Amino acid sequence: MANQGHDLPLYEKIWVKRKFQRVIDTLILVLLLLLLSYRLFSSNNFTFPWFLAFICESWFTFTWIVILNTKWSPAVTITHPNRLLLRVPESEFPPVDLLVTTADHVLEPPIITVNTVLSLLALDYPTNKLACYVSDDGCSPLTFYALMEASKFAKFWVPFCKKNCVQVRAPFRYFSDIATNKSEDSLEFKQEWLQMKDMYDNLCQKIEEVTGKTIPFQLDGEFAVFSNTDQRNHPTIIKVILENMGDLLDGLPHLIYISREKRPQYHHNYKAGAMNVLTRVSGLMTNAPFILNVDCDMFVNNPKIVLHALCILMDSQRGKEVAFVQCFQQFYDGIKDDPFGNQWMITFKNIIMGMAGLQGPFYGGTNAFHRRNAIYGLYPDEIESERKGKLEEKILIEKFGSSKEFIKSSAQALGGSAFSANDITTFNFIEAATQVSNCEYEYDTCWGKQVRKTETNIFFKQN
Ligand SMILES: O=c1ccn([C@@H]2O[C@H](COP(=O)(O)OP(=O)(O)O[C@H]3O[C@H](CO)[C@@H](O)[C@H](O)[C@H]3O)[C@@H](O)[C@H]2O)c(=O)[nH]1
Ligand SMILES: [Mn+2]
Repeated sequence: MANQGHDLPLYEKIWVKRKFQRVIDTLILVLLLLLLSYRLFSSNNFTFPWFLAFICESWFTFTWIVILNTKWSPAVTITHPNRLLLRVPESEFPPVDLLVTTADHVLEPPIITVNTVLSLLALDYPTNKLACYVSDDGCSPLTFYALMEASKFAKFWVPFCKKNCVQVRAPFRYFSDIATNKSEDSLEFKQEWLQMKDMYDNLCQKIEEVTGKTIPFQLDGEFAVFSNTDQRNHPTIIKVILENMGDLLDGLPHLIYISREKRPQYHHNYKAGAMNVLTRVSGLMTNAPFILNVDCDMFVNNPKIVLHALCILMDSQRGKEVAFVQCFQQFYDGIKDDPFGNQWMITFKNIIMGMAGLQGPFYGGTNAFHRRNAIYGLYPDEIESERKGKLEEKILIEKFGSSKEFIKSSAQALGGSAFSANDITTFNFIEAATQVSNCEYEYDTCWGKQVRKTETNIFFKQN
């Protein structure tokens, strides 16, 4: 029994049948070619309008050929987390860093970010292997305050979700779904549910209260670092909100707040800049081999998502060729039957599934698990052979910048030993992390050029 499932693949590509659509698509192509030949051979009147029409139709035919190729063999990827659980003991699961970006506490209210973070902290994965890093480009004490309050709520919310196998672990979605409290639920559950709802309402109220005030609270104590700061002009602020002390399995993951340095004379490169800083800071503290990236207005709707992604990334045969695993984005509160196509279903069915049948769809900018060493510029065929050449200190400094601690951690990540956590302590972490978050850190390095450029195969994974 123990060996059951050991020979079965961790993921499979299922080809979607579309014979009928193929016939229709080919028919359209034939009609387009007929139209072009008609234009060319049955007209003696080569005027400017004729030429214009011919150019447009040729271009359309060309794009149709490209689309036809993309759509030809669509596929979906099915993962088997149960097989992974049989094969890899929980203690050997790799660490995963969870990166969240937020930029403006007015446009992206802190309660939204809080929900994203709570859904990540409550993932079904050993908590001592998870670390959540929040980048705040708004440098907002409100966001920091909201996260501090959320961390207190998480101590109750996370065990509640795990105990009751809650599916959607962003509280605002969970509590807005009236079906969650059903008549057949036990009395004990109902009481817990009510208690939890009270606590969540309380959290919302606290955050709303400070958000509504012109001067929300005194900038002293933990908040003193936010005094005299401006969104576009401030030093780096890093705060460890939660620390999983002593590698507690049933504790909470690390939660770290980062507001990278901003100065008017340096361009901050929006989300890309924030992601670069998050990659470096997480590299210093936890250096997980896999990185999940989500925007602050998203939440995880499948608590086992890490296991699903690992099925692909840890597959013994093809896993190493995969630079990232991406989940299709779904949008909540959509209109019935989606008349305006906001759910992107047509793009999904026609283009994205088609690309999944080829090498895989392009990176959509979010909802993806990246291999850290792919972000650091390592190609799969270099993993064994050429890696050594890339580990010379001089090359590493040119590529990753001057931080000694970060060089050490990136060498570990590139050297394949990233499964062991970095030996940096919280004590020296802040100093090193501040250095790699400064706005001139990337100058004359490969950040934004070779580093963070992802290549190789990508796969689509359906929830
Ligand atoms: O200076 C900035 C600007 C944006 N962001 C964050 O980047 C994310 C995406 O920005 P948003 O303005 O929400 O863009 P969208 O068009 O909604 O985002 C989609 O398109 C982007 C690429 O254009 C991707 O990066 C996103 O992941 C994808 O969701 C959000 O979390 C922002 O908080 C920053 O951290 N710093
Ligand atoms: Mn957005």
